[in-house]
Amino acid sequence: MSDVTSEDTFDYVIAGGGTAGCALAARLSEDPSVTVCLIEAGPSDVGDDNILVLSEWMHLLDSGYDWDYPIEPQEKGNSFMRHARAKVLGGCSSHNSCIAFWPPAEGLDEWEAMGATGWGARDVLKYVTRLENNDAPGDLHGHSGPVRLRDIPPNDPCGQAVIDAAAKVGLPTVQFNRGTTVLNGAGWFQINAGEDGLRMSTSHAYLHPIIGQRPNLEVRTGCWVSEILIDESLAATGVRYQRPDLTGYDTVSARREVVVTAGAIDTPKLLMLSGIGPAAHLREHGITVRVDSPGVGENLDDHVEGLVFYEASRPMVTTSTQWWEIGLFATTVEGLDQPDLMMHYGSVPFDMNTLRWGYPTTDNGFCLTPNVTQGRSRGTVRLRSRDFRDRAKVDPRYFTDPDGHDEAVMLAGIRLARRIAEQEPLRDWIARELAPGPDATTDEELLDYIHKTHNTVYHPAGTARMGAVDDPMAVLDPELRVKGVTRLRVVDASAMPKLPAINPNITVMTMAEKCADLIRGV
Ligand SMILES: Cc1cc2nc3c(=O)[nH]c(=O)nc-3n(C[C@H](O)[C@H](O)[C@H](O)COP(=O)(O)OP(=O)(O)OC[C@H]3O[C@@H](n4cnc5c(N)ncnc54)[C@H](O)[C@@H]3O)c2cc1C
Repeated sequence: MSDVTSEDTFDYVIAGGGTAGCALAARLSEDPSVTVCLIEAGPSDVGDDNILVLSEWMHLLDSGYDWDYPIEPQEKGNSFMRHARAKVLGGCSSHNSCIAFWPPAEGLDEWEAMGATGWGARDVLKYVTRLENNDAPGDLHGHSGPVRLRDIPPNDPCGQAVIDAAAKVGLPTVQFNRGTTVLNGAGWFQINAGEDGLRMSTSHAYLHPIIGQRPNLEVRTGCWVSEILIDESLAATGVRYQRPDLTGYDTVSARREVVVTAGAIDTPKLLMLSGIGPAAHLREHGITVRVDSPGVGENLDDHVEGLVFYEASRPMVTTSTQWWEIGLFATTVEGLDQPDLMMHYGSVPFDMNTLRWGYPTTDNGFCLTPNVTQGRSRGTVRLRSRDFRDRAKVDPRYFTDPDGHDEAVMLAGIRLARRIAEQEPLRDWIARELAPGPDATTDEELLDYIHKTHNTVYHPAGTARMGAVDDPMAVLDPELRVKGVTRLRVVDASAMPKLPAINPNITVMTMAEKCADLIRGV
């Protein structure tokens, strides 16, 4: 059975029906003369309220919709931590919390300075207005794109107390996505979700309106891509995938291009399985080297996240848009043009990483979760074996940057959270600090706590980064083409040169929008 194959051909084959993949498939298939096949390993989300109802998103962690990647043992980090990655049409935009940020202009200009020509703010921000239908008024925003963005209504009194307390320690109240990067400030997020509470994933926003309507677009779900097919002239010709019923493999051919959109962990894995990656590592697994590309699987960038967890003295809210409605940004040193510290406020108990160490918990609590927005530690994604079914080895190497920058920012974050908690009106909401707990005060005690219990904001990126053509560690050129192979591109979080200092989902959508124009040559 396993050798039975069928063959079919499209102009474009897109491997990975996630955040970038769905947006790209929708844009490319706008031209009725072009055929597109989008291939996703997970199921469809059409009509599935488990996925679409945003307030339920936390149920999706560690569920059947989650690839749920373990990480390698960490020298200075939490080895129990797991990387949630959605396995469903829409990818992580189908199971994330839909916090919606414009990419900071300064971060895009930094990408350009790192060699990603054409990716500066001047060239990229127009794509955000193209994709959004923002309820914030004015010309700055798009109002007719597929993705609804709106301000979260301020309905959580404890959340309001967080914002008011933050203002007392130098974080003024702000609205996000209003044209300037917030360096120091706190406010209610914008979310990409409709007023009906349904998420505006790229599947829901871009694909649902056209699925079954465009004869030139085929969406295949339940199809796990095992390899990119590359011919002897080093041109990508299609992909091979495992059939949904596991009876064998099919191939699908691309007349024009294959675009890999499998995300920051699976894109480098798929490139390496297809012979594109660090030569010695590929040989170690018996894979024929097609392109020795040392940057594949390097440069793993993430937002590492700590926790200050409180038992509330009053009843917390029982309904919410998505339970993580407020953000706080700060600079911990002078002279930055982007914040180096962010915190989320969660109106829920969050004991996922503390319970195993004996920290107390509650069913009526809230938390402030500082994260390092411009971390300097970098990790790797490597193959466990040549079998596509084996999970990649994900080694984020948290807190290993040589100058201790990431630890310093995290310590500043824990201390800033505590200062905010001491201010009225938030102080009145607190019965006690559950974690790290009042006894942990010195750098040493707090670092020990952080190393054991940190989480991630789930933003891995940079593992097949774009950069200058002559940069040997850049896997992609600035047009997202895989160097050393023709007719092959990547667009997803792996292509980022560096993770922006905000939640990056809208940035990934923006990249897909620009990729569509690069492919169409407009
Ligand atoms: C729990 C969680 C919460 C988050 N919250 C937010 C938030 O509130 N705001 C925000 O801005 N960002 C958030 N993020 C981050 C953001 O969602 C991601 O950065 C972004 O969605 C990544 O998009 P992508 O296209 O790179 O990958 P993905 O969206 O992960 O897409 C990859 C797709 O490829 C598929 N795939 C993988 N391998 C294969 C294969 N071999 N064959 C076929 N298909 C394959 C996957 O199943 C998936 O559908 C969150 C992420 C997570 C996990």
